[in-house]
Amino acid sequence: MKKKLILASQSPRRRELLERCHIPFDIEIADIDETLNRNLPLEAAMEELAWRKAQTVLDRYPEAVVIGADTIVVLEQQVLGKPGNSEVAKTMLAQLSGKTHQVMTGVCLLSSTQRISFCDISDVEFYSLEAEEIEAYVKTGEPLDKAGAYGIQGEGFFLARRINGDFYSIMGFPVARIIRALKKFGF
Ligand SMILES: Cc1cn([C@H]2C[C@H](O)[C@@H](COP(=O)(O)OP(=O)(O)OP(=O)(O)O)O2)c(=O)[nH]c1=O
Repeated sequence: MKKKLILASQSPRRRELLERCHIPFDIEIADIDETLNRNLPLEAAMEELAWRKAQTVLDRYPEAVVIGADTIVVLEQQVLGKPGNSEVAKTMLAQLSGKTHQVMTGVCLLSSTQRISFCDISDVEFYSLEAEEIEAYVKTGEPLDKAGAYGIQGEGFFLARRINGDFYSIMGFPVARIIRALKKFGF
């Protein structure tokens, strides 16, 4: 019998992208401390955080296959998470202006017998941004709950000059890679 699939995420973007895959799934939120393990290299720390999200939910549903994920923006070694308020959002966008940063999405697919983890990385180059542009964009409210203070899939589309990587990974869910990994769990 096929196992039940659970997405361990409260992110509406992740839910929408997984919904496109025609595989039934449930959502269970892993309410954990999202601090990165600084003793690990960043990519490994992203995998470890995704694993902690997945493991928290697997503990509750040991028969399931659980997907955990986490996304950060990295600018010149500095990790930018969710800004949380408008002032921090403006500062982050000013930092990203005119530069290339990385978007890292850690993913973990986990069952009681199997684990597949990876960290998917994209490069995103931003146009130089005027203070007024930043101000207007932050006013939309979109940056607040997004790593690096922007959503490439939303009103933030005008910020990026070039991307090198998986667009959906920048949105927080490298869906094609995840589908391929899910096949190894029998989906
Ligand atoms: C860079 C970027 C990030 N994001 C989002 C993806 C993630 O939802 C969010 C980073 O926060 P995360 O902590 O990865 O995820 P989350 O808190 O939304 O959900 P959960 O932890 O329950 O899985 O930033 C975009 O939507 N678009 C973008 O272009």
